[in-house]
Amino acid sequence: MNISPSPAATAAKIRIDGLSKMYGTFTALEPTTLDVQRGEFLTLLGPSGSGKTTLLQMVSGLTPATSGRLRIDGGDWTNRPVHERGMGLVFQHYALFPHMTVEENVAFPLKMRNQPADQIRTAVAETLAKVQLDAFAHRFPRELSGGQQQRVALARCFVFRPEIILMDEPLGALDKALRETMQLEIRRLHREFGTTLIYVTHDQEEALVMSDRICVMNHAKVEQLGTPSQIYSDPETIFAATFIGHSNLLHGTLAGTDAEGNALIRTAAGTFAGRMGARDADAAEHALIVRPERVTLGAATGPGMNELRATLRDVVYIGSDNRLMLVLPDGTEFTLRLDPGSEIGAGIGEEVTVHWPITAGRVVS
Ligand SMILES: Nc1ncnc2c1ncn2[C@@H]1O[C@H](COP(=O)(O)OP(=O)(O)OP(=O)(O)O)[C@@H](O)[C@H]1O
Repeated sequence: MNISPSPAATAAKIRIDGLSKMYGTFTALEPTTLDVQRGEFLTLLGPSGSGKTTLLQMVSGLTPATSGRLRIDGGDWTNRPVHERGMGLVFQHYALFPHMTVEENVAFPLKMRNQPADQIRTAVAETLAKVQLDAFAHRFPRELSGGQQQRVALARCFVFRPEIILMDEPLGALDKALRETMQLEIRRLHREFGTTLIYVTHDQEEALVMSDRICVMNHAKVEQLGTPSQIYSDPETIFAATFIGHSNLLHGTLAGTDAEGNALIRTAAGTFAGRMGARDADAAEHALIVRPERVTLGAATGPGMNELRATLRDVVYIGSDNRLMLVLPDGTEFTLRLDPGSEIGAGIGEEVTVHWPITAGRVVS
């Protein structure tokens, strides 16, 4: 029996195939290849200038690519004009029409598509209800708060049921509390409509909360592509480890492998073992990465562990997430999570021993 899924079921919705962008001799995006699956929420995450917007704009058609192809549903869309792509676009500045009411703004994409008036009325009412703006249908944008205006922008995008939506920092202008509410709202709308969505942000928490997969970008290229938990627990590069969540980094040089095939790294604080990251073989700089919650106070209790001695510098009580801050002789900081109620057995300035499983660490470059 053939149990392999049909090609149609596995084919990517969007195939970015070697797309690159040069401005003169400046590389805004190195040749980049990645697939976005149908119905997926993919986030481009990276610091300012890493090429996120450039990649998104090439998918939208607003910026022509220097090289590579864009394929949608298997067809070549590289040179297709923006207005023929039918994608929903939402940017940081809502760009609502100021002279139109909320209802008219949301109806606009449907009017452009010559839909019958009664269908437009129904679709607008339904979509406004989904973003909880039904009571504001007759207001003008200037009579709304920033969050409400951004909701109108979302409604105006989702109302015409685009198969692909591109969002570039859509919550960038909102305060933290409102951002968090809107993050959940966008996720909900994405699920309800089953849209394929590419989202740009430089905010790692936002990316972790919202995405099916995250594409971590730095210096005009993709550093790592994976689910939030893959990227958090198995960062492939030092950049990915430090950009997402808190990491302990022990810098050093590669010193071969142990009997189990784990990478050994020689650091100022001793030699440690960790799983070998994917991309580190030839790099100049290496580090063992271990997340604070994988480290335990006390001496190693069995084989397969790394052990470290360091000076206790501070104890930070922040509710459920109490932290011990340590410092190594070479000044490297090292943090671990302290279980509630556990005894430290040492004062500030005294030495403590900590340990973590070899499998919890990863040697990357
Ligand atoms: N029209 C242009 N001409 C020249 N350089 C450009 C142009 N547009 C973008 N760049 C450069 O390309 C690089 C990537 O820009 P891009 O806007 O993609 O970054 P980003 O990751 O989206 O950053 P941000 O989070 O700040 O928006 C930047 O160094 C930027 O200065």
